[in-house]
Amino acid sequence: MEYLKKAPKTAATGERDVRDKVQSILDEIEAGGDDVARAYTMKFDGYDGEIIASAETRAASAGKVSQKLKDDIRYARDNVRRFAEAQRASLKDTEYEIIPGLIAGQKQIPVLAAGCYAPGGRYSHVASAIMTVTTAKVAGVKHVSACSPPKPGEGMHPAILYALDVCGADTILNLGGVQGIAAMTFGLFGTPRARVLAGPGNQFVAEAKRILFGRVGIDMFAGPTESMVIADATADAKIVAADLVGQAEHGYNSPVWLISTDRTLAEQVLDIVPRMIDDLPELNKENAAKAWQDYGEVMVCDDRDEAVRVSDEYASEHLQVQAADLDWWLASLNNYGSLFLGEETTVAYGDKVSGPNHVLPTKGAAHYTGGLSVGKFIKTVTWQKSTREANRDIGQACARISRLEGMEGHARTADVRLAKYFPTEVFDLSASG
Ligand SMILES: NC(=O)c1ccc[n+]([C@@H]2O[C@H](COP(=O)([O-])OP(=O)(O)OC[C@H]3O[C@@H](n4cnc5c(N)ncnc54)[C@H](O)[C@@H]3O)[C@@H](O)[C@H]2O)c1
Ligand SMILES: [Zn+2]
Repeated sequence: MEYLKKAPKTAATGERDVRDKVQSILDEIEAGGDDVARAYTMKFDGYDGEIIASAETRAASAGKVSQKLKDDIRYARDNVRRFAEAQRASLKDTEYEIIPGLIAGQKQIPVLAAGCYAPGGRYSHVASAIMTVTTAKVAGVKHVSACSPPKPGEGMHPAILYALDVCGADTILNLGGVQGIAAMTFGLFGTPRARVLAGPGNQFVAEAKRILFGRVGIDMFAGPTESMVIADATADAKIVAADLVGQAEHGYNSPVWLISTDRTLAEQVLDIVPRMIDDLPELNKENAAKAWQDYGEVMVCDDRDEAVRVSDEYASEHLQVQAADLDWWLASLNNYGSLFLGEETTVAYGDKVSGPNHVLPTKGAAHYTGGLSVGKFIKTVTWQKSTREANRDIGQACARISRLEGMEGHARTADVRLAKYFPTEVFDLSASG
């Protein structure tokens, strides 16, 4: 593999500073509660209005969004809901007789409360509001809290508020960043404590979730967006370039990577990308130019097997394949958050409307997890029960293993049962028996 362009920075750049800062904000909010969260909202977002959106504020959001956009939001919600329902249906309760009389099962139980984060700093991530809340509701979460950063004097973007509302959020908080995550986790402003946090966000949001993980479940580590395109000689350089530029606009620290098995195509893309970036509106241009300069990479691989190895090592959040033989790629690729096969689909479709969730693992987390799905809001728990007769074998084995481990109390829980159920029988329950 050869780099035609290599990034001077990696996704881990600057992590330590963020961690210290976020930890101290979390500590302060935990100690000081609502007032400190409010103060941070003023400090970071210049907002001092209502934190929990009232019923009137929620209803009023509909009047501030065009009919066409409201239709689009419901269209996206319905697609996300359909796919989430299919996921829910694939999670089955099971019951199995392990040995005669010993029956065990597996059961899916949704968490009682969840917290969803819809980013809103640089862009107004309406789609994140849809992805998180809809999925939590399909999973069966009773209380879904959701938050998004407010704008000075206004509260959160009306389209985000409208989306959170029509997707079924139970509590909506005008809070962003660490203070939003803290409020949902610590149960501030009267909202129930979230047991799972979901949703993407900037490095402060992602770090807050990581620090709190353990006390609360998290969907995954979803930080600054990453995108990779794998392209062969059949790909259209202009479309490949558009897809890279499209995702680089997320932020100055959003990596976009191209792996090509064709040098000519790679060179064409390398040539087109800067021009396409130049042509974007000002804010988008600034983000994309910085992302491309600092994090963009173009790699040429000898063949598609090498492309798979390199791609699997990066484990990109989004992975597009614009190459022949899509079935081969689907069968061969292992590490990605979400895969987009063929030129006819693209990351932006998945980001906004198509259905599979856009909250996805970044920074290599795709090595061990997929993206947000109903399963992230559901605990797969087990249960078991037994007949008295089955105690004969289980009880003896349990007593002996427990004694071998030195756990006499455990052993005696078996002893008392064996004595009760089989009063006339004699068992050798010593570890050496
Ligand atoms: N992985 C995914 O699935 C996915 C999807 C969509 C968006 N994203 C990512 O979400 C992120 C959105 O970021 P954003 O910043 O626009 O919005 P955001 O809502 O994540 O963050 C805004 C908040 O950041 C906090 N903040 C800003 N500066 C701060 C500072 N110096 N110290 C402490 N806190 C500070 C503020 O409280 C503010 O409310 C992007 O990185 C984007 O790539 C990821
Ligand atoms: Zn995107």
